[in-house]
Amino acid sequence: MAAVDISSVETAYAPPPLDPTRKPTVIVDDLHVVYRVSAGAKYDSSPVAGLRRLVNRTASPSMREVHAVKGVSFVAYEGEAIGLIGTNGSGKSTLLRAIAGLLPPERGQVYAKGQPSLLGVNAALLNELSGERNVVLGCLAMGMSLAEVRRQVPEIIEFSGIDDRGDFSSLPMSTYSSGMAARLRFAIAAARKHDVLLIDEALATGDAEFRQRSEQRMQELCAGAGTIFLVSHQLSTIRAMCDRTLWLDSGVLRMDGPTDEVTGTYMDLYGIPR
Ligand SMILES: Nc1ncnc2c1ncn2[C@@H]1O[C@H](COP(=O)(O)OP(=O)(O)OP(=O)(O)O)[C@@H](O)[C@H]1O
Repeated sequence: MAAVDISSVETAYAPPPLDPTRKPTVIVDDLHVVYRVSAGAKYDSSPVAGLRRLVNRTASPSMREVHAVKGVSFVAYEGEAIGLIGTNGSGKSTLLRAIAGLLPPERGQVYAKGQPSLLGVNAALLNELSGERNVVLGCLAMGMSLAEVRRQVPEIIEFSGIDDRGDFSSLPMSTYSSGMAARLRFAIAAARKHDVLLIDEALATGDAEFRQRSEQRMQELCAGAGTIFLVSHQLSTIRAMCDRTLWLDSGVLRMDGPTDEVTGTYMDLYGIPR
C-alpha cells in the first residue's frame, strides 16, 4: 500500500468521552506491548544453549525490540461490536492478544470482565481429530459440562454447515478447506455466551452465506450483553457487523468512533473507493 500522510487524521482525532451510564467490559489504559527478538541470525535459543550461557556467564546476544502497541487507551462497553482496522503490522492482532491476557503489557494496564476468549485463525483445534471430536474438545475447553456439550454438538455442527455437502464432521480436520475450519471454529466459540469475544479474521475465509449467519450470531451475542472485537481487512465486514471502530496505525490508535466515520476517513486516506 502506498505511503500516505496521516498527520491530518492525527490532528483531527479526539477520543470519545467516557460514558458513565454504560457498563464497561474492557478498559485499556495507556497500553504498550513490546516484542523482544534476537537480532543475531545465528542465535541459538535452545534451553541447552541458554544454560551454557548461564553457566559460562556469557552475555545474551543483542536483542531487538519491536514496539507493537504504543500507548493505546479506550473503554469498551456491554453490547458493543468493535472493529479493529489498520494496515499490515499496525498492531491489531497484538492488541487482541494483550486483551486476551496472552501478551504482557510493557507499560499500562488492561482490565477485562471475565476471561476474554480469543477466536483466531490459529485457534487450537487438532487436525488429526474429526470435526465432531474437535467440537467436543473445544466446548470442554470453554468450560461446558459434558451433558451440555452432548446437547450442543449437533446444533454447533449444523450451524457450522460443514455437513452441508457430505458427512464431513466425522472426517479429520486435515481434510477441511480453510473456510470450513474457520466456520467450525466460529461455531464452537459462538456456542457459549462470552463477556468478551475477540475474533481475529476468523470470518474472512467463510463464504457470503456463512458470513450472514455469523453476523446474526454476533448480534445475538452482543444483545446478550457481550462485547465483541473483530479484526478484519474486509471493511465491508466491519461496516456490516460493528457499530464502533478503532483504527491502529504503527501501533498508535489513530481514530476511535462510529464505524462509518472511521472507515470513511480510512478509505479516503488510502484512496479506497467508498
Ligand atoms: N511474535 C512476534 N515477535 C516479534 N514481532 C512481532 C511478533 N508478532 C508481531 N510482531 C510485530 O509487531 C507488529 C504488529 O504486528 P501485528 O501482527 O499485531 O499486526 P497486525 O495489524 O495484526 O498485522 P496484519 O494485518 O498483517 O495481521 C509488527 O511490526 C510485527 O512485525
